[in-house]
Amino acid sequence: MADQYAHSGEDKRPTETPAIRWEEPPEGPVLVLLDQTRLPAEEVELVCTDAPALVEAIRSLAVRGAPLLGIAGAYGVALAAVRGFDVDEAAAALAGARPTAVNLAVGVRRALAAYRAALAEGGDGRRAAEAALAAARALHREDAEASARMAGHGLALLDELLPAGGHRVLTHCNTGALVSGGEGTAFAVALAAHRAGRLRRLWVDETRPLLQGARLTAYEAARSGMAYTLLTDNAAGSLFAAGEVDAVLIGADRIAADGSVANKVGSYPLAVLARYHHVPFIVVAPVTTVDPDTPDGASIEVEQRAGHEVTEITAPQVSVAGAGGGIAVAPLGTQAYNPAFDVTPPELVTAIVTEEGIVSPVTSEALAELCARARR
Ligand SMILES: CSC[C@@H](O)[C@@H](O)C(=O)COP(=O)(O)O
Repeated sequence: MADQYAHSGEDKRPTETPAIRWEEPPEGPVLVLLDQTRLPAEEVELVCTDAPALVEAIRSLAVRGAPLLGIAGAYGVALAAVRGFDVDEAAAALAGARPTAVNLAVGVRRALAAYRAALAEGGDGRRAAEAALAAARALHREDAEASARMAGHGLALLDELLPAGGHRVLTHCNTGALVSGGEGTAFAVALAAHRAGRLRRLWVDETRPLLQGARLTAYEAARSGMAYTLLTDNAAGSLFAAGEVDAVLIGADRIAADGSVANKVGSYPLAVLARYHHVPFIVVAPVTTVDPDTPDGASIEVEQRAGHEVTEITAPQVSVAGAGGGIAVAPLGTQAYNPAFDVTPPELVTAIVTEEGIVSPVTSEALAELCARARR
């Protein structure tokens, strides 16, 4: 297939502005986020001084992606604690801001547990706030480490499953440094392959309706200098049929105990296509995304989002007109079906790559074993 749509350039860091950082200016501690709703047009930072501002940033997808939501949730609890707000109330609001990515609740719980433990040990509010912040910082650091390990395991798996000569990988949504303390999940594997000279092309699904692929993954791919090509989600079938996809690499928002994978809507159809075309479908996620308390795919709550995300175009460069703030592309009053995620059953998943190792085939026993290993 012709390469005229490819972007290729020098090798740079995937993002120069970190997706999240804690700062302590004289006016008081703040959480600074790179506003992902404005990318790729402009790099604008959002400064959160309290939990409600962070909840809004989470709902609007200014901050998004499972691992980053966990880190943000933990910092949000710390922010409420250091600024003297009601920590339990902040934790409940943060954990409930979006339902599908389990990492959000996990991050919130971790900082809250540290806060409560410090109080239970007789510490004052300041000491407890420091404990919550230390927990958030530890999670942030651990996510960066997990990211590097997933990249290593994922690249080894690609090399094992695919013939030598350069991998052509299809990805969906955005899973790079914008969602992580490190270089991400699925995208980090593609980046490792690129750096090793073994990525022939990254196929980037645009990822309707909010275009995380077109706006964010293409932005990260361009910065890394890898060869990439953007396609509409519904072009994936013809790409498989043309024999142009060697593997699918995606992230996950929640992996149920039976190995069902919830990820950005459009992942499940890719898994079906991959199976039909005998292409490996690989999920890359940290162990914190595996939720032993959710037994199966049917038990995963899939976030339903506002219809105007489908009935209007809301890309940052587009000026406003419609009821949701975008330009209408459907008749006014059109109802929309807009689930943010779908669920892929374990039998369609070739492998789940985590920082603790690879699960393949995907069974509940193998996943439980992996989680137990991670706890030791
Ligand atoms: C490593 S990120 C994995 C998932 O969180 C990602 O693929 C995804 O679906 C993100 O959805 P989003 O709605 O943009 O938060």
